[in-house]
Amino acid sequence: MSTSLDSLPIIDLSLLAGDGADVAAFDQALLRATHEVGFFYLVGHGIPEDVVEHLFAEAERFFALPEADKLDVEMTRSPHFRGYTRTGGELTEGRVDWREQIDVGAERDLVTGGAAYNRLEGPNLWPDALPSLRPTLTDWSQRCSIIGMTLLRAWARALGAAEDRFDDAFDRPSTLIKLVRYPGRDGDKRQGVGAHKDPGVLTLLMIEPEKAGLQVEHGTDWIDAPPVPGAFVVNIGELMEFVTDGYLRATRHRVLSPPAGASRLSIPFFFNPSVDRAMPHIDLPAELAAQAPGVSQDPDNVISGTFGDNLLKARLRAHPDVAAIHHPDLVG
Ligand SMILES: O=C(O)CCC(=O)C(=O)O
Ligand SMILES: [Fe+2]
Repeated sequence: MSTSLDSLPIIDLSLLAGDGADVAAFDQALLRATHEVGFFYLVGHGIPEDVVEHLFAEAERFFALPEADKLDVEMTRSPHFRGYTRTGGELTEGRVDWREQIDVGAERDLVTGGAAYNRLEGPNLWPDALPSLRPTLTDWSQRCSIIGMTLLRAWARALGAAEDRFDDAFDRPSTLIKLVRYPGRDGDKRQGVGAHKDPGVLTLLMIEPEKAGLQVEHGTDWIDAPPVPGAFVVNIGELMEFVTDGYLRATRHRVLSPPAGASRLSIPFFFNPSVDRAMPHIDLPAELAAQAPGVSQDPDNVISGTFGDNLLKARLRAHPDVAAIHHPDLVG
């Protein structure tokens, strides 16, 4: 499992349009990559190049807006953790991340009362100065959701479950897109984003062409994961590890800041269940169960099955300013 590896595996989604043998080959490659590494490149996903180019152009336009326009949609105005975070405004492992970003989640009505995680539901903050952002990100979210569901069905098959095993949990998915910009490093500070596991189920990441910086933990090494043209970098989060007793791995990753004066854009899409749902547990076939280490619970980062609980924990920790303004009762 911890044999050395120079780069992430590459998996071709278009195999799923082939015959039974192609589908089986895809499912096995997916299972192996996420058991051994937790990360892979996904090619053959069918999203046209010009759609991706348009998305990055939109991200560039957003970050180039006057600061006042970005601060109009600052996350501190949103109890639902939506909107803009300025560089240095976010923490990972208690240390400052050197990146600016806007978070856009599933557009929902407010829910008053009930479980604390209901506070994650609500409207996004859309910048008046860039009206094209909303249709662009809505389209991207729909495209990524289709790929996400396709991958979840393949995991279910490969893990020996019915292929619709995860469908119900995703009837009202919690999607989240981040547009992220990493400025060049400031002195000897290099934490673009600190080492972390994603708190949810599945992440589909697009990286600006030719921009290195992402690193993925493997055994005692950090593997560089530069962008492969047109490919997503895909990884699973803590909840997928949780429901497979650790057979599938949520892997720590980090981003090193680009050189001084340079910058790097990235666009992660997080695909997760409804806030009130848990991912169903998978009863692994015996030969897979024998290789499942169980879930190691970190006392500083306890994994709970219900998605909203897991996400709220991560959000309160990453955005202490939003927590202090809108959720003082939750952070004491
Ligand atoms: O920017 C990247 O390449 C990765 C970002 C990431 O890991 C995250 O936002 O969870
Ligand atoms: Fe991440």
